Amino acid sequence: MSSTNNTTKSHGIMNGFFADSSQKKMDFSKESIALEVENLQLYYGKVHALQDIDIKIPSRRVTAFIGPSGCGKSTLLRCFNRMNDLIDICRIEGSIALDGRNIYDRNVDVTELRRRVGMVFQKPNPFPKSIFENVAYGLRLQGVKEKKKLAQVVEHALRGAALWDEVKDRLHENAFGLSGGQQQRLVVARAVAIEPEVILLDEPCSALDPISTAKIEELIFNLKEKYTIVIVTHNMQQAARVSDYTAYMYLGKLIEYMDTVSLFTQPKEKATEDYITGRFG
Ligand SMILES: Nc1ncnc2c1ncn2[C@@H]1O[C@H](COP(=O)(O)OP(=O)(O)OP(=O)(O)O)[C@@H](O)[C@H]1O
Repeated sequence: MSSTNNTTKSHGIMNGFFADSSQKKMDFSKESIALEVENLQLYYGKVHALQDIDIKIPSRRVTAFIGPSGCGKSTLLRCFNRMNDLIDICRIEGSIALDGRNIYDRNVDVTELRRRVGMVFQKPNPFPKSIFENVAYGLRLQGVKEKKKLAQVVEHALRGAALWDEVKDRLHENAFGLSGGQQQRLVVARAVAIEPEVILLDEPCSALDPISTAKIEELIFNLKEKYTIVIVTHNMQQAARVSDYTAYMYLGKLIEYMDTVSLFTQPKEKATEDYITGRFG
């Protein structure tokens, strides 16, 4: 995928997004919104790690979070499926609505939330099980026992993760025998198998070689037909290649958020421009 092609592609995807791109205002009238963050504040103890975050994440699009190390990208990503709940010193104020309902309401079932909002981490983390059982894992947890159904879902998920052809003859071998790039696609298949609405990707390619990275990027592009994708990446070229919208964060604040082409070609904020042109720091 060349960036030139992607520029064209992204303009097509965002048809109608900006009536006038010079306005650089977020007009979501043509998008449906999967996640809406309002006045989010996050504290790790006394450290105010996310400040005044307001952001809408459109459905079935790829949204990238970029920014220097420690700016809060992963922290914000982890808010979307309440992974930060696992950190004792973490405190959150504000709201995040998934399909209009605040995921931080007291009576929200966090297990169900994490089924709807899946997550893939930096390092591939398959379970010490067969390829088949890795993908079937979530379904078995849901009580699905029927062999035919499991086999169907596993095949469908592996196809969806662009891995089926490479593993169809070794489904019962241990997943640790796969390459790093294959393991990462397996983890995506595991996430996809339980039919989430949103998939969070936290630097999914940082441990991969360029060929595996290209495969994951192609996969991300295809996944957005069905899923809302939010990706944290250190790699600006990757954000430019795969995402429809990009948010630039700095020191816990959302500095700028717009369609990816505009952010990389006509940033409004000097801080964004300095970062994307490599003048940061
Ligand atoms: N579990 C934690 N406990 C305390 N502070 C934390 C914790 N996790 C992150 N932080 C702090 O919150 C801030 C944001 O961290 P975060 O990991 O979200 O940034 P990031 O932009 O994803 O960084 P990187 O690109 O290096 O992964 C940092 O100052 C970090 O030290």
